[in-house]
Amino acid sequence: MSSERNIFNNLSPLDHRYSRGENFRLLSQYFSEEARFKWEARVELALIETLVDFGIAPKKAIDQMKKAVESINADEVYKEEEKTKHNTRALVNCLRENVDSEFRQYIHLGATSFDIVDTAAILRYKAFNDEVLIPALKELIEKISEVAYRERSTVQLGRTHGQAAVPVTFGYYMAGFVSRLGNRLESLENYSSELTGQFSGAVGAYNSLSLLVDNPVEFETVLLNKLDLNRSEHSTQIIPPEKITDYIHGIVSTFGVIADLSDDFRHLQRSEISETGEAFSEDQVGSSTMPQKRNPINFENIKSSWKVTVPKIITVYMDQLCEHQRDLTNSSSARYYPEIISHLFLAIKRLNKVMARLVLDHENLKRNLDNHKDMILAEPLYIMLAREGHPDAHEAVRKLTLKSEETGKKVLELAQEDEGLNKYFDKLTTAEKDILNNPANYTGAAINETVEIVNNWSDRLNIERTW
Ligand SMILES: O=C(O)C[C@H](Nc1ncnc2c1ncn2[C@@H]1O[C@H](COP(=O)(O)O)[C@@H](O)[C@H]1O)C(=O)O
Repeated sequence: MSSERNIFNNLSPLDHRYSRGENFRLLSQYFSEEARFKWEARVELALIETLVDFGIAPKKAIDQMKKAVESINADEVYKEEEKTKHNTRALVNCLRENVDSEFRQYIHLGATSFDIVDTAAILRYKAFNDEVLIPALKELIEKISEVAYRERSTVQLGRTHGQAAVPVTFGYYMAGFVSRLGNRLESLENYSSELTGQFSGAVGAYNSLSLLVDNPVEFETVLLNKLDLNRSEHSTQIIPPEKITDYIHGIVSTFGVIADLSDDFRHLQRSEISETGEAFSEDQVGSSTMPQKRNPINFENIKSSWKVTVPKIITVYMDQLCEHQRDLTNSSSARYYPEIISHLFLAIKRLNKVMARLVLDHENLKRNLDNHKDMILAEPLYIMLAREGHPDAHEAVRKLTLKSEETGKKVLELAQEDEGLNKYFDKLTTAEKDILNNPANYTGAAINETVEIVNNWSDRLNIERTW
């Protein structure tokens, strides 16, 4: 992403449309070209510090290098790359320019470009994950948990195959997303904690370091410790790509849950269903031609950006192939990984806002359930009859539903008139009769399980309960 100065000249909508203001500022700290060089320079600094630890460089080199790292800027590195045609060497040359001549020899000593580039990329992904993405996801889980708890007893028509099924509660429905996102959040934490760095030279066999120190693996360990990273058990010129592939899978599968929720809410905002909706502001316009329209624009945007993001994981899988000890065909493609992460982050932030102002239409929820009330008692009726000994209750009730469709009489009325069923009816409890008279009572364990699930995840994720 480029700087905010000429934002409307940028080519990607990620810059000029979707990550304005605070979000742009946050993403830029980790994923702008300027940030990329800063993080790479930070790894170069860790190298100098380690060379000092091992008695190779003088201590003064550290302060010199710190100043050089501070002064790095992308323009300068790009200008230098015009000469070198090699971006890491361009960065090294810029750092060298900014230290006194007697310290220049230590910069990048023993390193290959991707000891710096790959390790810095892992650092950025981990830092963004821990400092920005996980807190935003936690906030979303908190917001959905609030809705789940508040609406734990709000009965909603459950739908399978787009058809009326049996009731659920809106809270329990939401608790499903709490559980799925909680699970993804823990996976992202795990995948991120598994990411490793490297400092092992041009073919990964520590050839260059072995000319500088007795134990190159110890050197690598000390260097990476300074960056809070573990070493990779084996590397070529690049870090083995599987762990970043797992992490990006974590990103894309988290996005899948968010897209699934958004798509469902888009349907729930359909004119015919109209059970939930995005809050509409006073001056907001739904359609440029139909003044009455209230469109689910945020849910649609999230689904759309999910569609842009999912195919990008194919590139990540393709980057697993790297010829012998390395080729450069993963270099350009890996520059797009931050877009995958950024899209998820922006979708989470957008959904956070929508969830905080989600509108539920309780009347429509009831109306939609009532419209199907008569037929949805078929399942509880057949199970009660079978439990009490009816030999073929499913078929008996199926026939009643057909008769109901033909005659317009209610299924329950037909069942009560059926002499063959009387003896089973007598055995039902009051609560069961209540279910047959009003299937809104047929919500199983939904209410208790909603509370269990939201409490479980607020404990597990250390979310302060506001409900
Ligand atoms: O430590 C080394 O550099 C070892 C060297 N391999 C390289 N490792 C890392 N970067 C290299 C390498 N080769 C080129 N370049 C430079 O990478 C830049 C690629 O630009 P882009 O395709 O836009 O991602 C672009 O600036 C390229 O010049 C080797 O020969 O094995």
